[in-house]
Amino acid sequence: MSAPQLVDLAIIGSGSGNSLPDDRFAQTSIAIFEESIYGGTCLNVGCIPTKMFVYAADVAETIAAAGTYNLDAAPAAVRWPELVSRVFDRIDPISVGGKRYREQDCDNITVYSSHVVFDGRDAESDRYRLVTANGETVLATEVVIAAGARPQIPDVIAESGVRYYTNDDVMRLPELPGTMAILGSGYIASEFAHVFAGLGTQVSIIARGPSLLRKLDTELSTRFTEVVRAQWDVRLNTDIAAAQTLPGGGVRLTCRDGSHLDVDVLLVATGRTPNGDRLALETIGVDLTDDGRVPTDEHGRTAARGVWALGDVSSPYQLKHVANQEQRVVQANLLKGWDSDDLDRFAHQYVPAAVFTRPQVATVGLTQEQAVAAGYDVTVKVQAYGDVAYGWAMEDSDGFCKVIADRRTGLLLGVHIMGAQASSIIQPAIQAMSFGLGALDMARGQYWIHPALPEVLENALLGLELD
Ligand SMILES: Cc1cc2nc3c(=O)[nH]c(=O)nc-3n(C[C@H](O)[C@H](O)[C@H](O)COP(=O)(O)OP(=O)(O)OC[C@H]3O[C@@H](n4cnc5c(N)ncnc54)[C@H](O)[C@@H]3O)c2cc1C
Ligand SMILES: NC(=O)c1ccc[n+]([C@@H]2O[C@H](COP(=O)([O-])OP(=O)(O)OC[C@H]3O[C@@H](n4cnc5c(N)ncnc54)[C@H](O)[C@@H]3O)[C@@H](O)[C@H]2O)c1
Repeated sequence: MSAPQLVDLAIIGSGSGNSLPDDRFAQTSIAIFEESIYGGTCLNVGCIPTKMFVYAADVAETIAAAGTYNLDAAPAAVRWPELVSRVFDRIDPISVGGKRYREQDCDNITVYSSHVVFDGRDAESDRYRLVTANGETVLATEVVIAAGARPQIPDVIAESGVRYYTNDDVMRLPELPGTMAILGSGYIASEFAHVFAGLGTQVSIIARGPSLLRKLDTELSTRFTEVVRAQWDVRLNTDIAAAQTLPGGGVRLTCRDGSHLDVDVLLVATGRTPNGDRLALETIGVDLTDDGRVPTDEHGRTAARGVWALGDVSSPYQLKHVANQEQRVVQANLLKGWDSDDLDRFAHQYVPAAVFTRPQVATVGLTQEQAVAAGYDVTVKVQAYGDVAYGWAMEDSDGFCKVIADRRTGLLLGVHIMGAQASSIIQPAIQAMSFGLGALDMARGQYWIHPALPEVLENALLGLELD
């Protein structure tokens, strides 16, 4: 067995973790551990490839809607294998190149392509002991846990033995399935339902609860569910009792009410479990939160001195823009030192999110229910896309922009948008909330390009009843 490698810094996870070492760390000896594809979730199996498929589905659905605009167009014929190749021929080399860069061009960095766990502290050097699945040992003065999260599979599926897919492999299916069941009703389920339905698969989405995207504002969740019912087979309040493999290779799902659903492909999208439970953190005295995260303070410090954490493994937000911000904070704080009285902070106050489905959804701040529960004197305006000029041009009848403000201060509390370009239209509201700009100043203190779609946000702001 080779002697342990001594490093200043160990990084567990090559997603956001890979962005930590920059020129300022050139004199720092670093070990990066990655058990799977180099570059992490967002690049390889998350944000980036999904949006490339989402865009293709958007185009297909736009073509399918051509008749609305008095245009005759044949439905898109989908060349699935070429679509898959186009996406991954672009992404895979980035992963390979990123790893090669760290291995060959960074003299101070060693990449370990293996699972790693903590094994307490080394008594002699007083460093953290990290042991890979291959039996190598690294002794590190400081450690950053950036180990992300993994798909959570309900027991009824995991124990059934059926072939199921997750975001890890569904984008590499050899052919576009004729039918697909999606278990779950959150972000991933809604995005993949759009992707596959838009490209021609008959999609059934199975939700335990009474609506999709239930963690969002209730009005948004309800209206979204109503709209997508027209395009997907949405089964609400449905629990799966059993799953079995069909003779032809598909999957039969049996619901608790006794009904069956037979499909070619089963996609599981029922949440993601933070990977902290696979790091033997008990050996360094770190307990997980009740929801499985590695707890940190607002500077990214865990309970173990010199051990930091960021991103999906520790954050209450499983979002890449949050992981990126936390990565920048931990990066700055590593340079400042654990005991600095000037440490950077995580920014968790106005965290926006978008669901790239159809219709698109974007949200920031409090839901109406949260704002009322928090005791604010709430004023709310819901503005339809169809009431602004560009919405007319689009013949939009579903989209809306909901703004929630504090009647007394005029500050925005939450903004929730469903409709075309929602993820872009919401950005000025994120800016206003982040910089404390009041709703009326925001509406009247700047030009809004006429007749662009953001007029829906402008009009919503002007409709608020403020003191
Ligand atoms: C399908 C999908 C779509 C998404 N779309 C969006 C989106 O549009 N916008 C958005 O903001 N967010 C999106 N997200 C969320 C986003 O991808 C994550 O929030 C982000 O990638 C988390 O980054 P991270 O660095 O914390 O973890 P990751 O990128 O997951 O990196 C963690 C790495 O650690 C490795 N690892 C874990 N444990 C060990 C160990 N013990 N030893 C060695 N290596 C280990 C893992 O293999 C992994 O590569 C999406 C997620 C999914 C699944
Ligand atoms: N556009 C984006 O920003 C984007 C896209 C995809 C994923 N993500 C991130 O990844 C995270 C994980 O995505 P997700 O969709 O897996 O999680 P999610 O938390 O959004 O949704 C999970 C859904 O599965 C349901 N569920 C849980 N257990 C179940 C069970 N046993 N049977 C049936 N349903 C069950 C839940 O009720 C919930 O509706 C998201 O929360 C989000 O933070 C972000």
